[in-house]
Amino acid sequence: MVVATPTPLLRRGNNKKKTAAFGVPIIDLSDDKSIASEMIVKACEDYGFFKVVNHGVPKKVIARMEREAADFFSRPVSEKGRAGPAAPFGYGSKNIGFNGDKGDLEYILLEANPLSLSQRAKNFSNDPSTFSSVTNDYLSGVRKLSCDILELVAEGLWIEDNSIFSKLISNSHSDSCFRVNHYPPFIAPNNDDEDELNNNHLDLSPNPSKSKVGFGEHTDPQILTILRSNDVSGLQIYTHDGFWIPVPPDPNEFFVFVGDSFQALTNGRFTSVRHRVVSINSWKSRMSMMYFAAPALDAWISAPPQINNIITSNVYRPFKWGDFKQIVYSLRLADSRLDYFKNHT
Ligand SMILES: C=C1C[C@]23C[C@@]1(O)CC[C@H]2[C@@]12CC[C@H](O)[C@@](C)(C(=O)O1)[C@H]2[C@@H]3C(=O)O
Ligand SMILES: O=C(O)CCC(=O)C(=O)O
Ligand SMILES: [Fe+2]
Repeated sequence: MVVATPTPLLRRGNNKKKTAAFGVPIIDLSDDKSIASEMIVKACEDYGFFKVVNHGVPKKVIARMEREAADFFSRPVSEKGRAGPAAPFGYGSKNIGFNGDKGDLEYILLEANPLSLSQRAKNFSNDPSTFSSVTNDYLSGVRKLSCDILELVAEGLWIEDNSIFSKLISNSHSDSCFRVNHYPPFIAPNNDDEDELNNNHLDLSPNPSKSKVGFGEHTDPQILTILRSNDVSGLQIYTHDGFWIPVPPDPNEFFVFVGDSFQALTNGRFTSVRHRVVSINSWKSRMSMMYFAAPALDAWISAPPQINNIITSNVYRPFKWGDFKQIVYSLRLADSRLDYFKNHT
């Protein structure tokens, strides 16, 4: 069954108004396949974002990964610094990418393949073999979850070969990566009386006196992102009708984001979801773990013919993931990179 959690809705540019109620679509993977596949397609079309329950990733695997990451972030700055700077992999703090983007966070960014993990593990733990095996177990779990979701999408789109998308990321040369973000606590200075009178607690605009931008707005370039966070809020998504909405955290479940490459693979039928992290009043730090499911560098991203009916033309020209990634890294976080691959009509 698909249910929805009510959340306040805030429109960009006029964040002070509480205007409607919104629910993040929730997909139950234990549901009948045909129901789940139809619901996932709808969620991808309407929001490019949803939550999955009964996802099949063991709680123990998630908890162990969280412990390894929390243990790393709790170390002295001088020690963590030895695992950085992130270029793009390694430990990073405040700087995101290479083009001047900044955020109030520290993070680990890793390639999601066992060989690269085993080479880097010594930078992240005094017990590198445990760090590698815990991370590999977590990544196997979320990779399998991503494949399950991509197969359901193919079924929901009535594509005969249901592995058409999943094989792109299960390929042994897949360029998927793994990121753990750690946002320090943020305590806003006392709200003034006027705010109290206006009942303005839901103002989510990144106002430096009330909130801090942890991770600026962007879309993820890959196919799918699988996010798990602790119970500290901060994630917001941007809806098609122009609202930034807060996503209530849920440490037991996963959130799924449609990335730019999935937008291209579906000829724009799905759109990648813009999102950001804004820290608002918490004594506790937020920790989030993201698996970015990507194809191999030399894989072609091109919508299969089954996506289009006869009269629909191709919105994007085919591109290799590696070429797209080069453009991604030459641009800023908030830029719309797919525009560079649009067909001109
Ligand atoms: C500013 C940047 C950081 C980023 C690469 C980029 O040039 C633009 C996209 C950014 C992003 C967002 C999603 C993921 O967190 C990420 C790893 C990715 O693939 O694209 C980051 C990149 C990064 O931090 O290296
Ligand atoms: O930390 C989060 O909750 C989201 C971070 C994010 O969007 C990213 O790392 O790409
Ligand atoms: Fe993201």
